[in-house]
Amino acid sequence: MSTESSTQKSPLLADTLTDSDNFNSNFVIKVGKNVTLALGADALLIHAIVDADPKVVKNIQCCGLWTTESSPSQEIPFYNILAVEASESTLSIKYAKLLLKEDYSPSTLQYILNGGEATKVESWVERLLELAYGDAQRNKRLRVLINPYGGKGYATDLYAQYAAPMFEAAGCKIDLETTTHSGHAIDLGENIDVDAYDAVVCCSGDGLPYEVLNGLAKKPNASEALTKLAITMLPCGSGNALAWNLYGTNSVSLVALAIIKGLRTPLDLASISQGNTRTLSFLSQSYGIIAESDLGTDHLRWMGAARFTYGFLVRLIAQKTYPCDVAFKVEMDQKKDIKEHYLAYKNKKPELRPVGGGDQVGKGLPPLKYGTVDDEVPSDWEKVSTDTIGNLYAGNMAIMSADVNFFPASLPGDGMMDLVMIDGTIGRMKSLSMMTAVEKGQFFDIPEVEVRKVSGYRLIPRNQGDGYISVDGERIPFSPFQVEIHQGLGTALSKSGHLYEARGPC
Ligand SMILES: Nc1ncnc2c1ncn2[C@@H]1O[C@H](COP(=O)(O)OP(=O)(O)OP(=O)(O)O)[C@@H](O)[C@H]1O
Repeated sequence: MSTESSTQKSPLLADTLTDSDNFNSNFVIKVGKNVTLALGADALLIHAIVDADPKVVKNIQCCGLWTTESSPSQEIPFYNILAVEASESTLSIKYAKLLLKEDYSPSTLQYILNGGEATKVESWVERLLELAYGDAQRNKRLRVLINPYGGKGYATDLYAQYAAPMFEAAGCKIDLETTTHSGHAIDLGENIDVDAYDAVVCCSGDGLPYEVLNGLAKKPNASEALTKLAITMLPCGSGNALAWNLYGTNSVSLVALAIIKGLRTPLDLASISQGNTRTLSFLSQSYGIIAESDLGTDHLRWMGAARFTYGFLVRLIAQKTYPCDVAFKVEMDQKKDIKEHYLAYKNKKPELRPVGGGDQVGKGLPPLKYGTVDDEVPSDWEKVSTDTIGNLYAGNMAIMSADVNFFPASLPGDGMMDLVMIDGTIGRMKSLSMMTAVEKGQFFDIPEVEVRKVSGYRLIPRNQGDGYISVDGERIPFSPFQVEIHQGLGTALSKSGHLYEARGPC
């Protein structure tokens, strides 16, 4: 029996069938003369004797590709099933078929239905769809935004080749627009009809989702918009952190499949108050060596990804430090407690965001419970004044770019940011070894890595004329700012419904 390479089990229904169900006659139908289709534990089981009746299994052209079902028997993981339809005389099954390493493309199987099975077919089709989609919304309405200049400039082609055929096969409704200028997605977010779509799909890096979120935040009914519309991305930029965290891959077709099967997941968002502005952040804020290595090396773009490493090493060798005053509303500061919190959250059943949002209709952004950066620091915040910080990095997601799981304990909806502080005087060798520890998943436990879970913090740079502060990879002015988390204000489409696709801290 040939086996389609499995991407993932349908998450919430994988355990609803047992092996003994495999041959439960309720889940088996006969099609053509000699094909049986059974619903197994986590896959559609197809058993066919092709030679006996060459017309039973047909080759169908789908989205320009001819599928060839040369093998008489195969298994298709439920996760890969995109659509199933039965007419009076035919049954059609569309699924994501593995082409190359991580590239999938839709393919169709079509069978002739036997009159004798007619009564069974309708409920069999619905059962297969339930197993294929679990709690994921079917036929999502997607507002697709393409940044034609994202990453290396291939977003338009990547979408057309790897994502559009999958969305079409899965019966998603698509409304596509290409951005024409920087800031365009802010306007598109601000003016979107929140009842017309289920998700905004950015074919871009992390810059476009940041703009869309901040456009939605400008709406008078911002909370309603952010709970109704999920924000997600097809990885077409350089960093693509959102895709790594939600789907654990940089493959456009696999992400398209994960969006089709995506579970509506409450996502914490942070308000950044600076001067008299308030912006939303979904990913991270950084001050010190990380912000400088990223934003301060723009003139070295010709180096490609190496510019970050180069910028990092130059500053590391100089042992640069970044004086500042920091204050935090600490929720947890012991690594043991953070690990326990992570495990307890992981083991809980996900609470998915309902389609259509919930009870936020008409509501604007939540008020700032800790005030703005111009208010007094709340009396119960912990204060630290330091001249020697090398890196202050706050994460709302775990993975910052491929292989950089910097915040392993980060959770989408726990109402806390993970804040990491590392002293800049710990020594060059120690700093370098930390870089490799991130890749090996050993970073969290390094004693010199201070980790706190906070629900708010303030940072005031000191004794420097100018410098870099990064919010979601974008530069903001070099002046004091305050961050406050809003639990579950946003919505994402994730694979698990409550976790990032990152190795946890334990
Ligand atoms: N048509 C356009 N012309 C110029 N800039 C655009 C256009 N559309 C979007 N942008 C801008 O491109 C910026 C970067 O977008 P994006 O994150 O998609 O790509 P990227 O190349 O991966 O960037 P990054 O280096 O931030 O990862 C966004 O901030 C957005 O304002």
